[in-house]
Amino acid sequence: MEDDEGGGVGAASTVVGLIENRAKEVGVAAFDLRSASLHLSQYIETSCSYQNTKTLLHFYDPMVIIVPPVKLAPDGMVGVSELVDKYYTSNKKITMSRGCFDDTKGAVLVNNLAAKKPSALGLDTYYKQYYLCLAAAAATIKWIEAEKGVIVTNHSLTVTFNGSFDHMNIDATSVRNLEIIDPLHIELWGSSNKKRSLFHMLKTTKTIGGTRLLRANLLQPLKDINTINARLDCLDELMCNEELFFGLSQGLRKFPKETDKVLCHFCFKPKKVTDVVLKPANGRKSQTLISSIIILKTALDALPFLSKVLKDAKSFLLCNIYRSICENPKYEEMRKRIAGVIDEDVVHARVPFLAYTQQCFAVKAGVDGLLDVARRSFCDTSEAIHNLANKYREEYKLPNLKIPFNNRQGFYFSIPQKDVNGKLPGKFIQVMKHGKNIHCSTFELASLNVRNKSAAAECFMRTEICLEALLEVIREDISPLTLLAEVLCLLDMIVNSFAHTISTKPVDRYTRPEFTDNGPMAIDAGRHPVLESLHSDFVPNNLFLSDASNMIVVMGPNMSGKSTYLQQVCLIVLLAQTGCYVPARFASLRVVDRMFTRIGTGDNVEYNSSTFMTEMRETAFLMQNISPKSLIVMDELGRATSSSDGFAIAWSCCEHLLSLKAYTIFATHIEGLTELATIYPNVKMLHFEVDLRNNRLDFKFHLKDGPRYVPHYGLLLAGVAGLPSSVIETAKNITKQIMDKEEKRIDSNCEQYREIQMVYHVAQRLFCLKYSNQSELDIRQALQTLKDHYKEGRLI
Ligand SMILES: Nc1ncnc2c1ncn2[C@@H]1O[C@H](COP(=O)(O)OP(=O)(O)OP(=O)(O)O)[C@@H](O)[C@H]1O
Repeated sequence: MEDDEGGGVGAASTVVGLIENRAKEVGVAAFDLRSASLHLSQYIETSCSYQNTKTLLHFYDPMVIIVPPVKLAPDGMVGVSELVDKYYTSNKKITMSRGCFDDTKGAVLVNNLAAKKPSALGLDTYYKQYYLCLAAAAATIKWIEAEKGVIVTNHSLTVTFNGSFDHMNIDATSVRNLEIIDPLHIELWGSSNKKRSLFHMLKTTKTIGGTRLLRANLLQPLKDINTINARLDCLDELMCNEELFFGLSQGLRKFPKETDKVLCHFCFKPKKVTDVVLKPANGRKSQTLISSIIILKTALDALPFLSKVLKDAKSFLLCNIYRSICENPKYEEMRKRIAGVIDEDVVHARVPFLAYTQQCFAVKAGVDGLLDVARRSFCDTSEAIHNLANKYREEYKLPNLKIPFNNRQGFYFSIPQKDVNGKLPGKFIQVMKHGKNIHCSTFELASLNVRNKSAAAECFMRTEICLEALLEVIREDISPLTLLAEVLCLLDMIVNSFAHTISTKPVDRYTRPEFTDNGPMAIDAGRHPVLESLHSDFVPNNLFLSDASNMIVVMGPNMSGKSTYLQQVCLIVLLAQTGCYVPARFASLRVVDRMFTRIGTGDNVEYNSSTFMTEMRETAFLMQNISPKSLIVMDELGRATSSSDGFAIAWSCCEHLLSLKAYTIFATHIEGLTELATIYPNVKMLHFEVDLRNNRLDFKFHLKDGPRYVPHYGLLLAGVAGLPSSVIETAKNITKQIMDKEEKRIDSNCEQYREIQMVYHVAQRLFCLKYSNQSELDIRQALQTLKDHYKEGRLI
């Protein structure tokens, strides 16, 4: 397809559709007219300055950007549109109605127009996960067809899905299986089980923005080693400098909880307020604005303390924050400007009436005569209300009558039920029981409330007019505010979540992970971050994967700890790539760019598919999308069909995965798979140790080398279940005969593959030595030993 406006080579030829949801997840569809290709991305925007989106837009250099209208959207859904306004000329921005961003239509279009089914989207199983980029695709294609007067031919487009450029990709099923955000089976355990997700364990952040950033980081951990190490260096410093750690926690507490939201609020310019009498809705808006300014003032007031704490920080991240925030004169200028208008004593309050009063008295006295009059009237009515309460206390002998306030009702009376004895005087109206108290009002109070409210509304309106000039100046350059918001969220996550979590564990329980680009994945004494706090005697286990040994097959009977181990490895990798310490004695990891899990959770009712079909769909999805740096975790693949088919599928999947560079952990019951290790030297067999004691299985949860040997545990369980002993005896004889035959076959296989196994073992050791940080002398020594052992045939 030709771009008739585009001109020569190098001219922009991409049309980009952009949409976001309330959770700051962004969907991008970039349609390149010159190459007839559609590139889809969907990711969570982790920074309020929309850094990821900026990078993508910069990459695509679009000729047109299509966004939905912002008029009806809540604040959380207007960021991308504002971004486009800010960085692109208005003729590049096209606004299309929200109805055009139709994800169902997008899915159908992508399916029909794609030359090859875009496997990365897994449109059958994962369609809902990618609804935003599909919605953006629908709008983009619609615009191109209408504007260019063309129809995109069926099966002609190259469609790709890129996810986010800078983050690890985890699909929605894996997020659920790994219990990253919510634990599985909440409905069975009730809400008290909430603690069992990684997110809930780490959710000790103090601000809404910090919590959001934490969630986003767990859903899409980092991929860039330098950024990860910068966070880890910062954690190192916090862990060995208590003063800095406590200083920062204290400093962060001085910032109001909503700071990040409010700072970003200034990016959105509301319609100009005029002197005209404001409608109630506008009153609320000006109230929000005033409270935003108070929060901004409180945040700027808190900066000097933060500067004091950060002054001597050493790590790159903290030094950078100090330089860009604490040494930036713009914040002090803004603080002074605000101090010229806002009363020195005004602070951010959360209690409704206190907040209300603070907002009315925010502007200094004498700045605006009409405002001072409105305030007097507000004080008079507030005082009259309290006098009225006093009068009722005496008149009706209600000494415990209270006069609380909330934003919806204004003032109301609260009287303990025991004082009333069922006969509240007729004067009291709108009587409602509320726990042990009765809430009510009177006509006198209602009328005073109206006057009080209108005096307050007048105050808000006048205050907003007074603040207009100030707001204009603040809005001139909001970049320091977005930067401050980002920094506060990041500090909240690192200090209040990561450092806090690590410091609440015994010393050295969490350690700093090391990262390599292509090295092995080695975990020494790793533990499950969530389960270890529920089991006081949680058993740690190791992991070793490298180019020469890229698959582990884990065996063990039911309940021996296989699924826990798989989950634990994934969660450790995930934690490490968010820049946090990990629950292990030592961890050296290769950066993972995609994480896939296939952990059987039963039927997928939503898609009306059987356990087997769900299993196969998920497996197909991961097989089509594996990259050399993926981590694949499969639990009991092939158990949902006949044993021969199950075995065949599991075996062939393993063979396929073995030929790739990705790392795979495979948990299985299928005994036949042990032979994989005989044929393929890059497979390592491990098993969970289980003892047989008094005909009972005693689980040790220890991962040991080699295949599993729990003789006849199935028969044992059958016996416990009450099968007649004669039946069990016959079954034992049958298994013995089968096993004897198998053993002989496996032994002869072993002999046959012995030589190649030896060579692989040498390769494995060489890989480890390549990435080890030992001295040259030690490495020479190790190489010599390796050579000797190889010659003597002692390597296996
Ligand atoms: N390392 C460990 N230390 C202590 N307890 C553990 C450990 N691993 C697992 N457990 C406990 O054992 C229980 C069973 O573990 P898990 O579900 O991982 O076994 P499994 O082998 O996957 O079983 P199945 O094959 O039936 O799925 C877990 O609920 C956990 O309480």
